[in-house]
Order: sequence, then C-alpha cells, then structure tokens
Amino acid sequence: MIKDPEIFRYVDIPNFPKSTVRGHAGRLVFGTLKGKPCVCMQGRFHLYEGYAIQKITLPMRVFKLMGVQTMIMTNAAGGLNQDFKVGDVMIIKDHINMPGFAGANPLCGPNEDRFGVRFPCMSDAYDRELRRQALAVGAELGFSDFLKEGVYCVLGGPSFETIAECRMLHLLGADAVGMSTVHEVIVARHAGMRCFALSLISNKAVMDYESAERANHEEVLETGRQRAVQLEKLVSTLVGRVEQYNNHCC
Ligand SMILES: O=P(O)(O)O[C@@H]1C[C@H](O)[C@@H](CO)O1
Ligand code: HPA
Repeated sequence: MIKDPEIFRYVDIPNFPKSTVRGHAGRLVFGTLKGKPCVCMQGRFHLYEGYAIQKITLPMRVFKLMGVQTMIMTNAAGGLNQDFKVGDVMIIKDHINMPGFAGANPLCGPNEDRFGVRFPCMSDAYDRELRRQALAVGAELGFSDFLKEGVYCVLGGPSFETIAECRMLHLLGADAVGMSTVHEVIVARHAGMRCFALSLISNKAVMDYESAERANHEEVLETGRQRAVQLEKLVSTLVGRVEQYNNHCC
C-alpha cells in the first residue's frame, strides 16, 4: 500500500511506547500513498496496556511536529446498533469519551500552548468534508452496502463489556464500542489536525441474556483480515483525494 517505505520499529525510537497487543506490529512506516507523503502506525497504544493516557497519544504530537495535517484512524469495534452487521465499516461522526467522564482526558495537566488552546472544541472532531468524501468514495467502490455512519464510544478495556453495559451504551446513543481512537482524536484536534476515523464492526456487542455469543479477540482479528483489502482500498482512495489543509481550530 505504501510506496518506497522506510520502517522504524517503535522499540528503536527513544521514548516511544511499545506495542503489547497481539496483531499490532509496532512499527512506523514512512512513504507515499497515492503520491501523498504519509506516515502509518502499525499498531497503536491503549489505556489497558498500562500506559499513561498522555503516553498513548504521544505519537499525535510527534506527527504534528513532523507537519502531518490530516489523521486517518481505523479501529475494530463491537456493534451496538442493531442494524449493523459484522464486517460493516462505520464512519465515525462523533464520540462518547467514557473515561473522560471520570477525568481521564489526555489533555489533563498543564496545557501545552504550542499545540493548542486549554479548552478545545470537540463538536467538530470528525471532519465533515472527509466524511462526505468517504461516503462518495465508498459508493464509487461499491461499498455502500456495508458503509455506515455512527457514534463510537470508548471504554478503558481490556475486559469486554457486560450485557448491561452494552444496553446502557446503546441507550446513551453509541452505535459501536471500542478501546481506542478517541484519546488520539482529542490530542490531534487540540493540535489543529483534521481527523477522520473508521470502525470495522468486528463483532456484535452482546445485548441479550439468552445469547450464546461471546466477544473475543480472535473474532476481532479474523473480521479485520476479511475486510483488510476493502479497507485499504477505501482509505487509499480517500487519501488520494485529500487536499492540503489549512489549520484552523474553533
Ligand atoms: O486498537 P483497536 O481499537 O482497533 O483494537 C480493538 C480494541 C482492543 O484493543 C482489541 C479487542 O479485540 O481490538
Ligand atoms: N468491545 C470493545 N472493544 C472492542 C470490541 C467490543 O466488542 N470489539 C473490538 N474491540
């Protein structure tokens, strides 16, 4: 996918966290995609790995300092919306930062004025133009059947949710639940980067006490493998259409 790749292992980058999750390679890949210079993270960091929330989001500030203007993120998530199927791809239009309700926000602590303001706006966290373009690209590629839009809720993990928790999150307006992305988006938006994110619905959240289904990481990885080619096509086509971005925060 990336042309002329230059690869750096996280373990070789000073102060960079290390990937501990199975299926996450733990490498930064620099190169070009559809002629655009880019850097890709092969593996991200999660609260449940035991890192401080500021450490999880350190790469976003590194990217900002390197001149990155647009962040495209993907994750795997459990589907709460009853219209979603395993294998659907949800364009994130908004989020619910559940750890943030308890004070776990990556911007806690002294504000780094060189990146952004003390109280950044989040009502426009997921770029409307990129979402519109992604829907158009998805339609052109024949992906409309499995391309959805919705609200992503982040939890701390690593345990998957109980049935009562899934029901509550659904009532609160979440369409999918996961363990990442939101902290990264908050830091990227604070620094004025444009954000776009996709959730692959890797499993259905269990909402029914009679169900025999159990969330598990194997199913998450397997759904990822099955949709990898289409996700790559969607993201690379979108990248090819991304225009230069002039930084402006609200
Ligand atoms: O990094 P993401 O959010 O895609 O990974 C999800 C959440 C957990 O790390 C894992 C659970 O299977 O997948
Ligand atoms: N819950 C939380 N995180 C997840 C899930 C889930 O069902 N699937 C993939 N990541």
